[in-house]
Amino acid sequence: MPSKKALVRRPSPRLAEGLVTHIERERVDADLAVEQWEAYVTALRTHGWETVEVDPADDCPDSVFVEDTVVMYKNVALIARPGAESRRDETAGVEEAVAGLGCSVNWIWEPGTLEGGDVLKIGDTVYVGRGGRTNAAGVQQLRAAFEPLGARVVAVPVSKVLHLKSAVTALPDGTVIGHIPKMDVPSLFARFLPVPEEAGSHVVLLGGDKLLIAASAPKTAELFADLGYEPVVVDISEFEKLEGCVTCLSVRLRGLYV
Ligand SMILES: NC(=O)NCCC[C@H](N)C(=O)O
Repeated sequence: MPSKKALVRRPSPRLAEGLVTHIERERVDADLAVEQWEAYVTALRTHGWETVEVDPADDCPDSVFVEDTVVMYKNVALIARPGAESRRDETAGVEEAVAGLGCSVNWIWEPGTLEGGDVLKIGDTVYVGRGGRTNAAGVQQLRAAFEPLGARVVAVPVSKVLHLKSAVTALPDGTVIGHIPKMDVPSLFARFLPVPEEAGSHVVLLGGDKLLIAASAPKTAELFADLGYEPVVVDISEFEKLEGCVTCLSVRLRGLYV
């Protein structure tokens, strides 16, 4: 049976020092962030995901955004090489965790940079954002790693947001959802549904019709409910202040048979 495991990583005590690139810095309430992270983990568990905690990286302010450190395709864990130098020490603990779960491990190497937030998988199509954190060499290395396994890698220019998945994710039927003002090339996606809020462009597929979505996207949650989905709402305000979103707080391992 395919696994329903998800990697998560407890916020660093230095979370408030996390990077901000496209937004103004706001004060982060570290205690509230921990409460919100715990509620996020509970939401995953309540919907059948076994969460696996990667060892904390207390010296890395952005380590809670575990999605950026690894990209899963089938049973292969491609360890990222973050474009943000301050995030490079985050990958060692993640590599240990995925190896311990029985994944085959591969790596993005210098001069490549790639962050998991730039990678959106829809079936065997793997969209990769070429933007501030993922460079051309990173895109090439992603192709070299996953195309032999059956993936079709599609590169997407990203300039208005931090990562590709800051602007687009997908519904369970593969429809891409996104907030057009934040997208460089909306026409790249064949089946596309625009959403009214930036935070509404991020969903985590929990299984069946359930979509994890941020409390900051109430109109989009309503739109999805009207389309027959069941939004599961979490408040992640403290992570949003650091350009995080619901996708970046976990990595679902769906291709492992364990
Ligand atoms: N995948 C994501 O959306 N990651 C968010 C990372 C936020 C963090 N403050 C950063 O700038 O790297």
